[in-house]
Amino acid sequence: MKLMTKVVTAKEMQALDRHTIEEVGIPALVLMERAALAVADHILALPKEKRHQVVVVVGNGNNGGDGLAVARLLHLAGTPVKLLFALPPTQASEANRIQQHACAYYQLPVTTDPAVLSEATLIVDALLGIGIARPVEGHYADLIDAMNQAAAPIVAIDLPSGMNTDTGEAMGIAVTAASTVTLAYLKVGLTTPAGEAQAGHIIVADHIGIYDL
Ligand SMILES: NC(=O)C1=CN([C@@H]2O[C@H](COP(=O)(O)OP(=O)(O)OC[C@H]3O[C@@H](n4cnc5c(N)ncnc54)[C@H](O)[C@@H]3O)[C@@H](O)[C@H]2O)[C@@H](O)CC1
Ligand SMILES: [K+]
Repeated sequence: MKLMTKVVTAKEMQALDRHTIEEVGIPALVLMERAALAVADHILALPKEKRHQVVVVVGNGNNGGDGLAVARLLHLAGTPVKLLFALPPTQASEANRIQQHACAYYQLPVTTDPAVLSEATLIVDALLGIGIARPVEGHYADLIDAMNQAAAPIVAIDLPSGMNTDTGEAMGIAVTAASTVTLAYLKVGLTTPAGEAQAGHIIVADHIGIYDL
């Protein structure tokens, strides 16, 4: 029997996150760690030559926080990882800053120079997730363009950055991923032709501990 996968909008996913954190009482960092474990497992199952040098592109929200946790887990598994920050690391969500602290403890190399992407054998896209709130412009647009121009394949966390969660359309510009590990449930945008084209192979990490309303 084939089970139907639940498909959610950004608003629905945010309501499920809130319910799990505020009503059930599971701390956001627990969900983040479970999400990161699922993404790291996917990356660690890729051929070894793809993991010679991973570059994680880090935004300032919780998608970036997921990316930082993935970076830590990959580092602890023996994979060389560098962090490419979109913004000065001080301007970040609380969970993101906690993940930054853990990465700093392990002395993961950090840069804000997109030239590091040329060293990558794999790029992890943790720039924007379901929190995308406006068209992508300026430095963020340049970063997405640089990721797409790089030779390395891209693994997107939750959604290819720049994708509208509900339509799959690029909000100006979007990452073209080789694979996307989407968290908890499939997002509506990933089921549209535009979204499928950007996302590549889609994996639903459905065991991160989000509880239904
Ligand atoms: N809340 C939760 O329970 C969980 C959330 N998770 C992750 O958290 C993500 C959502 O996190 P957030 O709500 O922090 O949102 P995001 O991290 O997707 O993005 C929010 C940040 O990006 C900025 N932003 C929005 N649109 C932009 C644009 N066009 N250009 C530049 N900056 C822009 C916002 O100002 C904000 O700082 C999910 O996609 C998922 O990856 C996971 O950690 C699992 C658990
Ligand atoms: K992303």
